[in-house]
Amino acid sequence: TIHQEADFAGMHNAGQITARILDEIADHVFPGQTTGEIDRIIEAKVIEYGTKSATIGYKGYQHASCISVNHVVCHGIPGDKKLKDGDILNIDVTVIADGWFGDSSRMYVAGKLPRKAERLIQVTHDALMLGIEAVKPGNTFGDIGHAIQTYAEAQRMSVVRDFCGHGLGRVFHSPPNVLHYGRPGTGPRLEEGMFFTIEPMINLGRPETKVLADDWTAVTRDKSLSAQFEHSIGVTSDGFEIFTLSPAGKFHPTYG
Ligand SMILES: CCc1ccsc1-c1ccc(O)c(O)c1
Ligand SMILES: [Mn+2]
Ligand SMILES: [Mn+2]
Ligand SMILES: [Mn+2]
Repeated sequence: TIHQEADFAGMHNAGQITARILDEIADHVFPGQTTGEIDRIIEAKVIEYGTKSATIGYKGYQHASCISVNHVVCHGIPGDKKLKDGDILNIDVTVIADGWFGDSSRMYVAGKLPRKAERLIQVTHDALMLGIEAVKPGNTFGDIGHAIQTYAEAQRMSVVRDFCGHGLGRVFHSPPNVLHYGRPGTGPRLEEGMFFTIEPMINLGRPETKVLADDWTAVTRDKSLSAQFEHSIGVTSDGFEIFTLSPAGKFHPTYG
């Protein structure tokens, strides 16, 4: 879908509510806290801010967030699992505001951030931002994937291939699939008015994942740590707009 100028305001509003929830949840991440309690707080905020959860009821999923801890790559189900000191976790939230979807995720740490995890989180964040910097009309989706893949692999980390970003707007998921690897100049061309997410998952070890018996939780096959960041983006006449940027600049754990 190619959106119009006025649609950017709708996406910005939805994205900023998601960003605010992700800013505010940081204070609720600590050793001994359960992921189910974090999700309950998120769900209350989604309602408090006059929005709807995109994930509750989506394909049978029943939570307002996905919370993916350590070697969980994505789609971690909130539950009674207590966080322990040094756990890293991705919290992924999508709200619907006036029909527009704001989809974003960030990394958080319970207690003290282990050094190995600090590098993984920094590289994953920077890989997302490099992918975003490739967004402008005339570039292709392969340019986005190539920027992410070359940087992450230069840092001797790996890019998960089994999950990708997606078009969004007044729907949660639409074409194209936004791959986090690729060759420059290949894939569909970027056009002004396109809205999509970029949500790279980067592993300290091998790229391969598998889904657990709960049919949701994706983990690294080699049990290595995995991190992810996600933004919802719009293609503008000369570049991009990030709809889900934190107004407080609190996008990853070292910002406290
Ligand atoms: C829990 C929502 C869900 C269910 C099947 S895929 C999925 C999901 C989770 C996070 C996302 O960023 C996304 O685009 C989709
Ligand atoms: Mn998401
Ligand atoms: Mn997404
Ligand atoms: Mn993880």
